[in-house]
Amino acid sequence: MSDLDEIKRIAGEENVLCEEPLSKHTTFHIGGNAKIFVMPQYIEDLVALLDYVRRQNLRYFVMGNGSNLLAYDTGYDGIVIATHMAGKTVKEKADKTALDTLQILMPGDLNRKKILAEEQTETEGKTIIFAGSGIMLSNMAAKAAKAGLTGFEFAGGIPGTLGGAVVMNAGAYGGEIKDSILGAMTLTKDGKTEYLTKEELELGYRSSRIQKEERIVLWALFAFAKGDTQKIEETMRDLNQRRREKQPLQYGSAGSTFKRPEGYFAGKLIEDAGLKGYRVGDVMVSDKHCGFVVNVGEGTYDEARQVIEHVQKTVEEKFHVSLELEVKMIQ
Ligand SMILES: NC(=O)C1=CN([C@@H]2O[C@H](COP(=O)(O)OP(=O)(O)OC[C@H]3O[C@@H](n4cnc5c(N)ncnc54)[C@H](OP(=O)(O)O)[C@@H]3O)[C@@H](O)[C@H]2O)C=CC1
Ligand SMILES: C=C(O[C@H]1[C@H](O)[C@@H](CO)O[C@H](OP(=O)(O)OP(=O)(O)OC[C@H]2O[C@@H](n3ccc(=O)[nH]c3=O)[C@H](O)[C@@H]2O)[C@@H]1NC(C)=O)C(=O)O
Repeated sequence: MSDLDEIKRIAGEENVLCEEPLSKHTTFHIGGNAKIFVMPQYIEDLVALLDYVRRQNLRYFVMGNGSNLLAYDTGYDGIVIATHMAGKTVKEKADKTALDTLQILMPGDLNRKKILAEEQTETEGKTIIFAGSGIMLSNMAAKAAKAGLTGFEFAGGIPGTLGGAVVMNAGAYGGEIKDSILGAMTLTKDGKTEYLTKEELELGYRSSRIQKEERIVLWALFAFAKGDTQKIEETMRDLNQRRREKQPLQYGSAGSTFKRPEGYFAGKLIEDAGLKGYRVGDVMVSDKHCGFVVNVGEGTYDEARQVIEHVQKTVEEKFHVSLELEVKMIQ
């Protein structure tokens, strides 16, 4: 049996695409074809796929919704495994858990005891959410709001998956994953599943132990306090409005291109360096928010790289501050 056949057997033939353009799966809308592009629907299938590609020594890359990624124009000569569900509705199966699963476990819920070994001060009286790594943050935030749970409002407008968000401790508008996560089930590089508590995850500004140890997030647990659905939804609407006003959401991008350098804001430094609107081909520094490098048409990896390098060099020369990339490369 060929690798492709085996991958189809594990993930389901309908979830495997060949020569799939990565520009269709990244919010930057840049990137050539992935030789094989797989969208597993269940946590168990993701684990089985990773086990197979690792045992066979195949080149692979795991991604979420592609909201923080820049792919080469030449694409990816290997297997891209995407945990986002691309709007598909996953059939319930008795022996499998959908990658976009979400369970709300109120205090007193019998299923809660199966998941939490014991209540801790941070869980007592709170509602627990069990969520698969493939769920979109917007979906999880909407469900938490509907259940009257507060603490996830900040994530409603972030276009990523939960897995991607845990890996980089996603944050916006004063909130971050670290505030409400209890822990995450991870798959280690040698294929073992291991639950890491919040402390063990070592969540920092846009960083975690997951990245350093190249683990994969399978699911995560969160604890939220009760709030008022109306107020929560109002806060989410307000944050989305602020996002629309300040960020260039009409164009393809990977969100903030650079991390916040200590003591500075990347967008302000770039603007002060006179780089607002700096353009190579169809890629430019947004004139709405200079922290975003945007694709205004048929932008390419090469153009994006030239813009990024020019920005880094100019800001370094003018202000002696080095801008570290927040965006990751598919490589
Ligand atoms: N605050 C904001 O407004 C915005 C924030 N973002 C951030 O970017 C994040 C990107 O999420 P998403 O689009 O889903 O991710 P991406 O598809 O962009 O993947 C980014 C990287 O995350 C890692 N990753 C993704 N899923 C998993 C997983 N289940 N387990 C382990 N590693 C994983 C991979 O890193 P590796 O190469 O190490 O395997 C991958 O290269 C968002 O959640 C958010 O944090 C993005 C846009 C706006
Ligand atoms: C978009 C992302 O996250 C965003 C998140 O949405 C927003 C909102 O909370 O705060 C961060 O942006 P940011 O650091 O650019 O924050 P902003 O509040 O937009 O701007 C900071 C400051 O810079 C100034 N600013 C911004 C852009 C610009 O062109 N010029 C300028 O002077 C703003 O006026 C503000 O005083 C996150 N980025 C990082 C790298 O921390 C992402 O991670 O991809």
